[in-house]
Amino acid sequence: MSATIAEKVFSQRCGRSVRAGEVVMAPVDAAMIHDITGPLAVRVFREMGGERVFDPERIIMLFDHQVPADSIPAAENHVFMRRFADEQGIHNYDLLEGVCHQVVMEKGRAAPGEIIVGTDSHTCTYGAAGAFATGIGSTDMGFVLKFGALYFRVPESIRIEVEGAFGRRVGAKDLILSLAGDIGADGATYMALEFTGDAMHTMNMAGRMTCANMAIEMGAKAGIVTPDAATWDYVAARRDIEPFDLAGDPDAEYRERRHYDVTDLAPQVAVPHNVDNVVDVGKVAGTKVDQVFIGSCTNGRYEDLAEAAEVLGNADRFADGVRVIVIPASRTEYLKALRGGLIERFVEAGALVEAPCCGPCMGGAFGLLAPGEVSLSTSNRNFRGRQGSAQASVYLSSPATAAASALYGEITDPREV
Ligand SMILES: CC(C)[C@H](C(=O)O)[C@@H](O)C(=O)O
Ligand code: SF4
Repeated sequence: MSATIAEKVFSQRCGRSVRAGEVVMAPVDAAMIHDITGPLAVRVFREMGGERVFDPERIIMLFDHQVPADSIPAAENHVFMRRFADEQGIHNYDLLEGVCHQVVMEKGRAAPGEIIVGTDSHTCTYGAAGAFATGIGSTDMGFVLKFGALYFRVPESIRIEVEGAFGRRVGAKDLILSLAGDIGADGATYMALEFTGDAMHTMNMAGRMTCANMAIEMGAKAGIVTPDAATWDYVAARRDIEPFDLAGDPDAEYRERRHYDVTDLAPQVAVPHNVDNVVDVGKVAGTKVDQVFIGSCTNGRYEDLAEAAEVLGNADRFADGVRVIVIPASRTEYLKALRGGLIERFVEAGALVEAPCCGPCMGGAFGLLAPGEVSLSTSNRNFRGRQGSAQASVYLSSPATAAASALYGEITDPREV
């Protein structure tokens, strides 16, 4: 029977044919908990009478939102989670590896056809590896830690076919911002986005992670990129696995089918104060910026930093008066950037390069904005107060647009640099 990827994943994991709309109890292949939402999940696990977690090998623990501990409560959370990891035999990446969604992918903890949950809304990022990955609440995670399974309503899917070739200094972030503007912040609520088409299959894994990461910004439960050779190469380089076919059937029942051609796509910018308030960069060019943040689970990979460095070119310095914060998404990506000379390049140009963490992304640690200030950020959310003062403004863009804007101190089309 024809089926979407989401229906195929749940049918395989439940051992019977299931359709969108059915509520099923499905096994969980991996569960991610981090420093902010993990402690409550552990407490719920204990309240449920949990003594031993379902499988310590399938639990991924790390700290990334408030690291190094930026308050005594944050430090207490870290101690609490370390003790739980020791007690349960869970491998804890601690604060050494970086942002959860980058670490899960680069450590090979996500693979096609798996069901992965995490106590973070951007867990959908692992859809780039062909997994059905979704964020859940800490209470549900307490149940998962104990039972290794969870109730899901199998989501309907929106099939998104993307074709064409990106223009110069236009890429995955511009595509996903364009989709957010098109579909709307609640246009895919509780659905799965299923990405396919030539432009997706010529996109590198970094770009696919950027797209999957922001599925939640349209309300989607998951954002799955149809696995192909690039997917299997990426996963097989990180774990033993045998490839298999996993794709939505063209005649499966989709809630919607959308078709995009990126050939003439301009760099996109999400304008305060909503992620779906998206315009071509030309509409906001010239807007003065006080801070530019290049990083986050959306755009903190080596490829993202390289995209920014390419725009920076041989320029001596970023514009006076602009604070540029660059944060590689993980230790691995940091080392790649270091060895590739990118870190030195950013520091020479006047950037603050920080250790891998979430940083200014959610205004939880450092790099906060004062009232009236303007930030251009390569992250994924820009609601009021997201990066500090509720009277500050956050624009979202690609690394290329961020770098161009940091050079001129105002939002700038990277194609004009
Ligand atoms: C802190 C965490 C619960 C939150 C999320 O789930 O998305 C954060 O990562 C964010 O980006 O706002
Ligand atoms: S980098 Fe930002 S979006 Fe990603 S997990 Fe951290 S706070 Fe959330």
